[in-house]
Amino acid sequence: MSVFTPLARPELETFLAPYGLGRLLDFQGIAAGSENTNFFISLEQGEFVLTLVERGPVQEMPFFIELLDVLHEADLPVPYALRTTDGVALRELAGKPALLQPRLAGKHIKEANAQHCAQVGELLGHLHLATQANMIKRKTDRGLDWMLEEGTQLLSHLNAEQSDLLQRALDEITQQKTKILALPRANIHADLFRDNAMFEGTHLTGLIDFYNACSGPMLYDVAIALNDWCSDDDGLIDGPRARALLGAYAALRPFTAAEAELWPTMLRVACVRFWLSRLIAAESFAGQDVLIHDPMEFQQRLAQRQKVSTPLPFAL
Ligand SMILES: Nc1ncnc2c1ncn2[C@@H]1O[C@H](COP(=O)(O)OP(=O)(O)OP(=O)(O)O)[C@@H](O)[C@H]1O
Ligand SMILES: N[C@@H](CCO)C(=O)O
Repeated sequence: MSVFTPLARPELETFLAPYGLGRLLDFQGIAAGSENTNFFISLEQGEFVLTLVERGPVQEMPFFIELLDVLHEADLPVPYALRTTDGVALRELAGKPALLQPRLAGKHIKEANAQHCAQVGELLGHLHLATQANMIKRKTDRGLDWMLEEGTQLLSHLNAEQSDLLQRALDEITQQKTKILALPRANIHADLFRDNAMFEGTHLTGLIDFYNACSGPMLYDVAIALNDWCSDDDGLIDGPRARALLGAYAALRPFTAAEAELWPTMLRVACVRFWLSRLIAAESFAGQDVLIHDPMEFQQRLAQRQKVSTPLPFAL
């Protein structure tokens, strides 16, 4: 399970006291998740999630706190950092940046249908619209330059078929980088997979895990989401699910012609991002009790995205 930093009850009680939310009733490490340490926390006044941020520099934390405040104030269903009675949101526990957030209702779904995908597209559209005009700047640490650098280093670890596929995608990123960076931007979630959305029945109740959020091309966020929500077991795009997600999104924010042109490229870029991070995680955490997502899934999707038969509905 991915509890990188275990905690003992006394240190947790000391940490939680300044929130004024009553006594600690129970706490439990969360096995799901692969990047941060999370605990479900039951206090007398409700249910919460404590996150110890394991990746990235501490100076990035005010960005996440501010972004979640903006989205919460825009009435989007997201967690946000609770303040202590002295008004402090960013705390430290066991030497890690620590945030206490409300626990959102619902659970993750494994099998997405068109109805789920439409709600994801709609919520992603709202997220972008809520931040487009007043984007809070944060450069991702897993952007195009990271892909080019890490991808080039990993080529020698791959077999011939894999390295051909990756090299081709890296060449495309090099060629299209300027155009990609010129696409319309906003704050983006950048990791909107099924395990970062909560549903109650068929109703989308929340988005979590904003620790990859940044400022960036909105189309990249759409491609990341579509690659997870709308892929079949062979890595092919499922037409009805993809059209549901794209249609609901475009009804709020119509795509531009430049986005339509770069759509097939963007789907491949979004595959490269997660193929690489999964390969790196698989090497770094091999043999440890940490959740590792299968890198092959994105190799397969990238191979399938060489031909894209679901165009972006920019004329909707
Ligand atoms: N605010 C919340 N409300 C309810 N459940 C939550 C909340 N935050 C986290 N969780 C639970 O904890 C799990 C892990 O959280 P999260 O996805 O943030 O971890 P992570 O290590 O950053 O994961 P990932 O592998 O997606 O990067 C989630 O799958 C969810 O079940
Ligand atoms: N959603 C990512 C893990 C967290 O970034 C993946 O499935 O590889």
